Amino acid sequence: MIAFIVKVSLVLVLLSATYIICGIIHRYRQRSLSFLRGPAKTSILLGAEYDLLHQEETGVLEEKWLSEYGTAFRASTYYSEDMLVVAVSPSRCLSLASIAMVKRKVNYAGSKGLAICDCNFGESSYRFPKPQDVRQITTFLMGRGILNVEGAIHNRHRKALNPAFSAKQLRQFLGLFQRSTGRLVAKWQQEIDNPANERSVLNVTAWLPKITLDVIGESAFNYKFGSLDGEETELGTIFENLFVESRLYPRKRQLLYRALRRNLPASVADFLLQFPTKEEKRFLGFLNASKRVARPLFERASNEKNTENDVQDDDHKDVLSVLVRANQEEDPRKALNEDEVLSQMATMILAGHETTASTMTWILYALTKSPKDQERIYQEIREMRELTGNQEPTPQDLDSMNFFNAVIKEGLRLYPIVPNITREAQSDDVIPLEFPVTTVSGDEIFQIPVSKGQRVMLCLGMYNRLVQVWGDDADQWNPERFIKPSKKNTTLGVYANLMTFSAGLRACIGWRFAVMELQAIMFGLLEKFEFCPPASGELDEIQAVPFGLIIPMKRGKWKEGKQMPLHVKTRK
Ligand code: HEM
Repeated sequence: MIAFIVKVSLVLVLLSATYIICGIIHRYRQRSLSFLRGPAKTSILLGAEYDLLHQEETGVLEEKWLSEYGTAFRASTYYSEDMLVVAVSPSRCLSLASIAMVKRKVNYAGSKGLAICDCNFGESSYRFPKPQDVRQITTFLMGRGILNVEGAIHNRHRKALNPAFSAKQLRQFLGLFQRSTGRLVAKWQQEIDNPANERSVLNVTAWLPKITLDVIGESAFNYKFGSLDGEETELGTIFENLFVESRLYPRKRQLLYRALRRNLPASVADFLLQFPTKEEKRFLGFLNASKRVARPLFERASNEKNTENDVQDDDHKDVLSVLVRANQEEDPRKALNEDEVLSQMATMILAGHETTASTMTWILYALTKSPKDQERIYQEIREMRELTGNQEPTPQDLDSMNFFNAVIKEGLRLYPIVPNITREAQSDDVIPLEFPVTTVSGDEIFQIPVSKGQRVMLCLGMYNRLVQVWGDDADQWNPERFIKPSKKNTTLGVYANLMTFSAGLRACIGWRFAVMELQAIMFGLLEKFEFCPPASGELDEIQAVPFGLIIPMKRGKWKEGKQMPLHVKTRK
């Protein structure tokens, strides 16, 4: 027993010493950000990153800091380190992506001298990868799939998967989206007609992930979750509340342990993965279950492919088919190994289901609060129905509905489900800013030099609400802004000048899928139902809770889980 205690103590002392030495080296190498303004440290151990996770409502602190310090500022992270927070607004940087490596000398008070500049932050190269601790936690959850790999490996994954997300391929899924919406409409009608539900109030945020889970399972992997029909699958069960239980207001010691792994050499940090947190164990459980489900699907599809020589590759470009093809590829620059293939299933389920469902929840919330806009969409839907008769609308029909699409864009703008993403500089670099910020000494600067390893938080949500880009009513719901042409100062992202799907090489691969899914499901729901606030006033209690994703919950009642109670009436 004594020997064991001695061994454990020795390991702890060694780890602490390694951490302190690595921390000192890391900080010595870091260019100071002290020339930037930013919120004062609230704690030596926790800092602003912890405050962001523990604020009552997502975005409140970010907006406060944005108004005080501008579009880029310094904020503390765990163990008193500094991170750079940027509202991603460098359209100059993105449009200059082709002029890579603009070298310039930049000197700021407090900085350590020479800065090598490049203007392609996240756009045309892998210069700002995900930090070690971020990759570690998401690897527990999704394995070695596209979300967790960097550089050439990411490029290989992205090339293999791209064909499954082309506009042409996605058009083939519209029928599935519409059929699934029909089933959801029937379920909601049953709920409304149920005498036990006198108030006809539905918690729509509990329902919408069911349809998006069914849709991603069937369209990507030909797998039926049966979630709308209440079927219980191992994966569906593990997934339920996977995040609410483990990610909401995480404990200090868990965050500190995770942050400890940030600056350690990869080998030591990897060794510590043998001691996962409770949350990480739960994530691993999900990953293993998803691989168990994916393996037979993948094996069956591989066998079918081997016996189906006469079918053109063009006919099969859903996710499963492109993965099978990549696995059978002989060129190592294109091939995906079995573990990489199986990891994509967990990745697609996680990245492609709750995101769209939550976005839809918030759009329905906004429309409930804005009955005039809901009525205008309904009129647009009726006009479309007059044209299509009994036929379901085509992708072109859906795209042609001006106000309907403006509402979807406005929903994506105000409710960016992934509000922040974190990166670190791979080498000394300079981040250009679209809008200048004022330094501590009162100078106006257009770019920020960072040194290798600098942690940077990109606030996608903050960009979506910049007054400089969206006008004085940037924080208000106003779909009209997407109809009246106005001169924007930036051209960013993959859709509607929004950062909601991020930008560049690592932008959301599923954005077209998400937009078409939103169009199809919202069309079906808004045609059949009218959404009103429940008489009890419950809607006023709803908050966007910080959670990695933006999740609706009732103020002070987080134990009740996700909540979006809407009074749903059948349209006559
Ligand atoms: C409204 C819905 C969605 C939103 C707001 C959204 C947002 C995002 C964002 C912000 C990223 C970048 C994350 C980062 O770099 O850390 C991302 C990446 C990704 N998304 Fe989405 N997403 C949505 C729907 C989907 C769907 C439907 C799918 C799949 C069918 C999907 C698959 C992915 C994948 C695989 C990545 C990783 C891409 C890469 O690293 O190359 N997403 N998404």
